[in-house]
Amino acid sequence: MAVLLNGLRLVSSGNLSLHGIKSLQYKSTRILCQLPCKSSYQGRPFSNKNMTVELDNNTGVAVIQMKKPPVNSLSLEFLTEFAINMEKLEMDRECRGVVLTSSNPKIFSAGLDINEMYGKTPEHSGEFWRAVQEMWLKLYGSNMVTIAAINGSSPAGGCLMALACDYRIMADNPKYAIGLNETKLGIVAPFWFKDSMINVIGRRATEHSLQLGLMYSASNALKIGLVDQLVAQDKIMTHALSVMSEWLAIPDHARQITKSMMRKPTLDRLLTNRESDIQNFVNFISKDSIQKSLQLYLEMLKQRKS
Ligand SMILES: CC/C=C\C/C=C\C/C=C\CCC/C=C/C(=O)SCCNC(=O)CCNC(=O)[C@H](O)C(C)(C)COP(=O)(O)OP(=O)(O)OC[C@H]1O[C@@H](n2cnc3c(N)ncnc32)[C@H](O)[C@@H]1OP(=O)(O)O
Repeated sequence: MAVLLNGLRLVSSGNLSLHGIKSLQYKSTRILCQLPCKSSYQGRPFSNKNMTVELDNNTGVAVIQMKKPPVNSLSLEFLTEFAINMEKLEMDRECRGVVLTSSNPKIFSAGLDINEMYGKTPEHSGEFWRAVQEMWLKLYGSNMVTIAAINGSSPAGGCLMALACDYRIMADNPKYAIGLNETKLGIVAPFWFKDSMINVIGRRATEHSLQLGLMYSASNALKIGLVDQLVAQDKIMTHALSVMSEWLAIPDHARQITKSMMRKPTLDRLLTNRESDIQNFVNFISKDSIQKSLQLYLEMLKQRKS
């Protein structure tokens, strides 16, 4: 009822998983546009090593453009930087939406950096997995509207990032593929990867997809609902911003409470099993047979080039 009254908009602050639906507060969207910038990065891009973040003060929309050569693989450093950026945007009262995309015209993200899982100590593996969890918790639990502009291929962890968003727009190119292909590497998608996919495409399609480690072409991804729309490559950002404006037309508090209601059980499942999930990962990835599979997969990737 109070929405937009006297320029006031009711919003929920913080992260869904951290603050639930109780921390509601008022902010003035009308007045904020006229105020000088308060934080150090509003209205201009700030560049980190692995991504650029640009927040448009007028629209309240930030674009995170991943730019880690060659294929946006999700290393410990990348994931840490991503979580910090999401946290900053989440805390910024002027930011209401995030578009996630890639500066690489062919690859959205190659998924987890396999080098972080091969030949590493258990301590490193545990730290890495905690960072993977954190990336997902920040994205899946975000109060902001999150849209993935998938402008290239997006296997495994890259697909997970897209699944964690509210809406997925993929470039209409038959060469691009998306999916959770873990079993093809001889590894297993953890329960929260599986849950993220079930929540988007349903149980039967997820089981089929996960057992076979299927990668879907853009058009097949659309058919099973893994992505919501296909758009010409050169229109993807314009389209993502236009979809974003539709989502932002919904009063924040109503949308955020609804999002929390839908996502909380899935978030809570990881939050309550976080340490055992890390231990499972470390035990699993340390097995000789799994290390061998990863070694062969890395060699196969290198050989494909020659
Ligand atoms: C009981 C058990 C119960 C529960 C389980 C418990 C725990 C769970 C355990 C494990 C879960 C792990 C979950 C894993 C998730 C992942 O994300 S794994 C990563 C999967 N990713 C892939 O399979 C993608 C592989 N890459 C590609 O298919 C292609 O590279 C590409 C389509 C992305 C790009 O193709 P091209 O443009 O042709 O580029 P190249 O293939 O030439 O690659 C360039 C360069 O990049 C290197 N590279 C590619 N992908 C990765 C990667 N993911 N990590 C690291 N490096 C990568 C590639 O080797 C090339 O390197 P150079 O040869 O240039 O050195």
